[in-house]
Amino acid sequence: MSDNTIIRFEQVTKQYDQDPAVLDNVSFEIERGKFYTLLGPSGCGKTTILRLIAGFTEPSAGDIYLNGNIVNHVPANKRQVNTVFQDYALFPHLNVFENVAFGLRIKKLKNAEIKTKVQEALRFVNLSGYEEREINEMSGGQRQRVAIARAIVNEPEVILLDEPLSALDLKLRTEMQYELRELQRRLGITFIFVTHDQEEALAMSDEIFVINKGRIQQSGTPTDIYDEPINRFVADFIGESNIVEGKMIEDFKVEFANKQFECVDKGLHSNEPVEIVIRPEDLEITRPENGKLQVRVDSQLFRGVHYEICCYDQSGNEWLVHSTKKAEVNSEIGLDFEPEAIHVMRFGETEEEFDKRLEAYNG
Ligand SMILES: Nc1ncnc2c1ncn2[C@@H]1O[C@H](COP(=O)(O)OP(=O)(O)OP(=O)(O)O)[C@@H](O)[C@H]1O
Repeated sequence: MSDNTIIRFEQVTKQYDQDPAVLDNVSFEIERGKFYTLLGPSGCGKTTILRLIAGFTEPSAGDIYLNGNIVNHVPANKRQVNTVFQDYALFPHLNVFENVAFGLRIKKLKNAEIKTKVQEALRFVNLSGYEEREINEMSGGQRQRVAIARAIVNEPEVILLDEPLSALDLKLRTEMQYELRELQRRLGITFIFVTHDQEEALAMSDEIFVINKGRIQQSGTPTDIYDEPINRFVADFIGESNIVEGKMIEDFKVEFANKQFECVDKGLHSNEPVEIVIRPEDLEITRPENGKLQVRVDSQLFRGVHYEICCYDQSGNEWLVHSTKKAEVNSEIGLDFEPEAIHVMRFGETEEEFDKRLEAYNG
């Protein structure tokens, strides 16, 4: 554990009643001052991780460390952690100032101190001058900022954000993504942000934990995870992917679509069945004779920044291509790609095999 570690989960399992475990033997470390995102589909256990960190629930097995101390049974109000909830949980009958001041009043701080702290928090979220406003006179984005001010006014070491942008429309959501990221940098506090939106996770995070069925599938920087997805789930969940079946021929050589290709992967067995992932933007349209793969164009959609072209090769594999070039529907084209664009993954791996590989991957 490095000195910079603020939260550590050691083999944490969470089970409700007799149900299957919601979190299954989860271990990770969170460093001070970074922006983390927990990303995964609905029901995968993201909120449960936040609740365990906040102290709203206790682990069934394993240990949770905060600043090096086990906090499994430490109540929420004794942890230096604040949560911003999805619906903000603001008090509609109190004005902006009193909403932000709420926790400080419970702590029985003096009025003058409360005033200074609330004003500073409101300044941080660009809401100076809104002190007297009622909550129902604030827009969605402004309410969001009040909720954040209410969290930061307590000067926590960690702020937990549970899908805080999900109620906002797309434009405001994008604006708030920038704002939140910027705010985290200025404050230097650890943010742990929950979302099921992969674009949001890629745009905002220093580190992403991709979660599925109560297990962390992969953790890393947005580029690590986008460029080197560790398994099919991650490849499919993060960005769009072409995933086809193939087999390894030898180190640096793989076969799919009845052809052999140079790749950058090694260490798999000869003839081992594999899955190949190639991102749509890594495929380049060429003349058929210049392409590594020959495909027929099935359909094409204009997406503003690129065309989304759907093609099939002769083995029946579907290939999605993102290209600024247009293609003729029903025409034959070539697809070119670099060896680095081919990501080779083991096929039909058991959970134990995956765990071993994950351990090796995480060093
Ligand atoms: N108090 C509870 N009692 C029983 N089961 C629960 C309880 N809280 C959560 N669960 C179950 O635990 C699983 C994980 O829930 P969790 O809220 O952590 O998922 P999530 O990834 O945050 O999902 P979402 O994105 O939909 O909020 C779900 O199957 C949920 O039904």
